[in-house]
Amino acid sequence: MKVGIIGATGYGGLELIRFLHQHKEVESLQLFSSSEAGESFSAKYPHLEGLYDAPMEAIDEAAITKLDVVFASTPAGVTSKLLPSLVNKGTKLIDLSGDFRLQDRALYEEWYGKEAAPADTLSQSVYGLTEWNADAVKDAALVANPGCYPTAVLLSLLPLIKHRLIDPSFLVIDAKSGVSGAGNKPSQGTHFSETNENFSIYKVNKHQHIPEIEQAISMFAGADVSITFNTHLVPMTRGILATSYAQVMPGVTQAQLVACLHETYANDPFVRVVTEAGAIGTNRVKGSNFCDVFVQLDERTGRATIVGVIDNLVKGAAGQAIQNMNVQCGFAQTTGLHVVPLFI
Ligand SMILES: NC(=O)C1=CN([C@@H]2O[C@H](COP(=O)(O)OP(=O)(O)OC[C@H]3O[C@@H](n4cnc5c(N)ncnc54)[C@H](OP(=O)(O)O)[C@@H]3O)[C@@H](O)[C@H]2O)C=CC1
Ligand SMILES: CC(=O)N[C@@H](CCC(=O)OP(=O)(O)O)C(=O)O
Repeated sequence: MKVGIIGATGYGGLELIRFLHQHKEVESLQLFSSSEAGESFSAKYPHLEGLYDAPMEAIDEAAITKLDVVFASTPAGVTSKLLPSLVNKGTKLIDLSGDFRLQDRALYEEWYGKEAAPADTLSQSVYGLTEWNADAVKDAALVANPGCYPTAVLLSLLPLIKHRLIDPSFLVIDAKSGVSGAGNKPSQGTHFSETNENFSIYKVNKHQHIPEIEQAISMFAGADVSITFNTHLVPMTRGILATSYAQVMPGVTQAQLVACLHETYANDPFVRVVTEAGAIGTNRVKGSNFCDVFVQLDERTGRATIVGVIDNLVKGAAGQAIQNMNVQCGFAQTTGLHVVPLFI
């Protein structure tokens, strides 16, 4: 299979290369760049010397449509312009940005502050939360890969909302991310001297993933919700830990909550239900496509603490994108994604 990556020089692109390099169905990998076409990829990233020395190519419609699968890992606002003319030309497209996730164009424009993708292309995009939407992903010409935070939040919350074990009307979600979530472009907010030994909240009540999480809860669990969702930057490179708080429905027990998670994900290779609080943390999923989920009922308050943990660059981006490619192409979901977490 011939595969291409647009935005290969970014963090998402680098992670796509790491996994696709050892994917047994991928025979070639073409790397496209908007700013460094003609430059050797390994000249930019010397750790890939001897592996990806060829020059990067300019983003070109004719070259892209010769490929079987193309991943776009570019900032918001790029693929809404780039991909519409490429859809349904025979190349399977997987977009890692937020441009095709929100079906409501007005919501995208409000939360991203950019012009939304054309409605006819948007309506063809399939939201690629693989564990919840594999049937639709299988036939998709364009997959909108979920945001990193929504992946951790939704995989942990959706089963409990869908099975009416928690009250969705008052969801409070507190999420933390490593700095690689902000991509490889340096900025004041990600400067070493300002992130090291610092722990900060950002985009308070204004994060662009709020409407994405609300849309998915409505789509997969049938509940219309208004969530409180906040994000924090942690001085580490990889990982997201999202903690949600919700009132359980009357009479619901800890055993029922845990059983619901186990039953939902019994056949999903990448979601692991953790039952010990001490066993949940970002280093247990680092570098891997796992999402660990955990729930603990506080009998005193009747509220549950629900946790989802991922590596933002893998299950939150490149790994889930490849999982979606595997579904689109009819391969086992785990193909090319069998890696052991780094842990230390
Ligand atoms: N980092 C993360 O944890 C996650 C990121 N995402 C999303 O995935 C996408 C990629 O993220 P990430 O890799 O971190 O971002 P980076 O900033 O690291 O990389 C983005 C790449 O996009 C390319 N690019 C920039 N501007 C343009 C343009 N105008 N036209 C075409 N290409 C452009 C650049 O490559 P070049 O100059 O070579 O073209 C750049 O290297 C983003 O939309 C992000 O929000 C989603 C989930 C998690
Ligand atoms: C730490 C950090 O800055 N993380 C980014 C996550 C980016 C992302 O996944 O955003 P998209 O929806 O545009 O794909 C953020 O909070 O905006």
